[in-house]
Amino acid sequence: MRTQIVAGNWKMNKTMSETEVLLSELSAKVPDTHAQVIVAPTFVNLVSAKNSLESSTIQVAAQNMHFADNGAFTGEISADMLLDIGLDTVILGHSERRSLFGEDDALLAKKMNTAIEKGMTAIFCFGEELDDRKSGNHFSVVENQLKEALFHLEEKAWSQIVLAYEPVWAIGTGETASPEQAQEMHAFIRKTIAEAYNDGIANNVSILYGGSVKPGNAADIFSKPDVDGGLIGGASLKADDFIAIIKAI
Ligand SMILES: O=C(CO)COP(=O)(O)O
Repeated sequence: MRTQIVAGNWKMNKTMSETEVLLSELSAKVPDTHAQVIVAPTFVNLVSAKNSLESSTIQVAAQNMHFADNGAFTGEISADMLLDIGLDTVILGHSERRSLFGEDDALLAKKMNTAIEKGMTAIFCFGEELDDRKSGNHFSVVENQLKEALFHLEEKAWSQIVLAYEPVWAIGTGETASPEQAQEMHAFIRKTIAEAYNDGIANNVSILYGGSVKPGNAADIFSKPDVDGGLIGGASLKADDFIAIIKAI
């Protein structure tokens, strides 16, 4: 049985006091669930988030990190810095990092290497843009992203990888992939991994869907056999919505 995960990517939202409020609401209301619940506040709030969730089942992740151990990389954060504050999970390759900050799969391959070497869990995001889907290239785009960023990794690295398929056209747009579109792509992803590695790895990796997941559509999306949870943006910023999505898994 694969791990089911509901993760909230808070992006560049919430000050420290707003973070405290949301986290205390979430810890008070989080339901008993078989799923792993994760929140990813902004860097400056990771320590306080970690402290305030000490006795909660909710885990904390970072939204990004650099591949180098340390050095002259102004504005960046290293794996050791995250590990040192007790964080071992990081989101890598989010489409906003790719489109707004120029991250490509070659760079992400390096970040993945670091995450794996350091014993961290990486939530690796990828997905096609609207033009790719319109032109019918979405499967090959996704296959290339996986190949270039991940398929150099050893088999054993896959126990530290969570995949998050996030079609760019569905992120923050209110337009979500249909449950059928999500299932079709997740099954394709699993097949691609089985071909590159083996069935065991393909069947054990959790594949989350991200892109306009809301309380109203979460249950349908999560009901699909190859969808193991969600990476939630906007709807993770409101306690009631995020809780409703957790209950839908
Ligand atoms: O980018 C996302 C999660 O990483 C999805 O964002 P939305 O849920 O706001 O569409």
